[in-house]
Amino acid sequence: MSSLTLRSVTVRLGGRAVLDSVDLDVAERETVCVLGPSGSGKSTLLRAVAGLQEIGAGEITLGGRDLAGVPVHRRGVGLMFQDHQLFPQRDVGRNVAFGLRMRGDGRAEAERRVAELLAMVGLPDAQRRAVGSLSGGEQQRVALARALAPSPALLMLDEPLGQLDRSLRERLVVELRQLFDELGTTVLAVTHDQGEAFALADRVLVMRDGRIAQSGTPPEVWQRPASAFVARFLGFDNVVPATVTGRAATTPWGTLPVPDGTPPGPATLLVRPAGVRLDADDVARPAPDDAAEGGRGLRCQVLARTFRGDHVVLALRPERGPDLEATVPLRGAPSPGEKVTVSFDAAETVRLPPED
Ligand SMILES: Nc1ncnc2c1ncn2[C@@H]1O[C@H](COP(=O)(O)OP(=O)(O)OP(=O)(O)O)[C@@H](O)[C@H]1O
Repeated sequence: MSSLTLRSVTVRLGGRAVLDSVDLDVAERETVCVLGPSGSGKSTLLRAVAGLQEIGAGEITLGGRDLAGVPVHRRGVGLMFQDHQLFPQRDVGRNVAFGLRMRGDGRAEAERRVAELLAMVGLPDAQRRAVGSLSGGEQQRVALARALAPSPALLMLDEPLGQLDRSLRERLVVELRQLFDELGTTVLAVTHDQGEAFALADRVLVMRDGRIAQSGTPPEVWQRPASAFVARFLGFDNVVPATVTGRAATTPWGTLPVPDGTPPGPATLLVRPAGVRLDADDVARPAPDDAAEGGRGLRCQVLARTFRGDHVVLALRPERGPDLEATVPLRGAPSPGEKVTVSFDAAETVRLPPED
């Protein structure tokens, strides 16, 4: 059963549709992360579900209940939003107890629940601490405990770890994921950080101009972006117009191999950086432009190389076509200015629909 459903939800602001007839189902216990460029409507989506943003058309239901006209505090949603930060003048315990006291829980009951939640987020016995004495990561944990306190049917997070440094974020993402699994909470989260979304989510939504450009599990979206837009948004730059014929595609880089069964016709081709292989023999050979040869022989100049832990990303300027990105092992990675020849791996090549 779907916990949260949106049907044709539209929000118009400043004369344009910031959410444009959005349909969405979030299953019970599912964690959905919303990604998309700045201004694509992510926060508006969350605000509409929370009741902080009125919708112009459509329907939102939570646990089967229509939320039209239901005020924020009666929606059964827990919010961890950047503009809903902690009350600095209250101690940790009173921050976490806020929603419980609001709904009329007795003092003893609220205290018991606060203790339980603080233990759960890894801050046992922090009730009397001043909010100002906590680190950024600890404050995020308190904000999470506060959002979870009333056992919401839906927990919504807007850039939950946005202010924290990378290593702390990476650790907290793992903890959050475990916590949501244990609690069986349904979660809708917005984040700018793809790594965070892919690590946290059961399903990722990519938004574009108020619409959902793609919805899928992290591996589905990563391996098969639905469009050139999604591919570029995920950081793939090797995206070109192409015409597929049989097991080959004509592209600005020459003729490239494509996987068996790739539908023919006009398309956009994505070659993942791992699919751009440096030929062992770096001596520039004539480029035969032969698909059976894997498009072997595209000569390139190395523009830049960036170390990424266990591999190197090369920016390449080919003799024809747009610049290419390749990932290669650390050992023997060429330096800027060097000439290399590359071939393409069909297994790392994805056909996308032609661009509009
Ligand atoms: N009150 C408003 N009046 C007019 N336009 C608005 C209003 N609030 C938001 N917008 C516009 O709606 C669009 C979507 O905003 P929203 O905050 O949902 O985007 P977002 O995807 O969350 O962006 P970001 O990643 O930058 O937070 C933006 O273009 C924004 O400028």
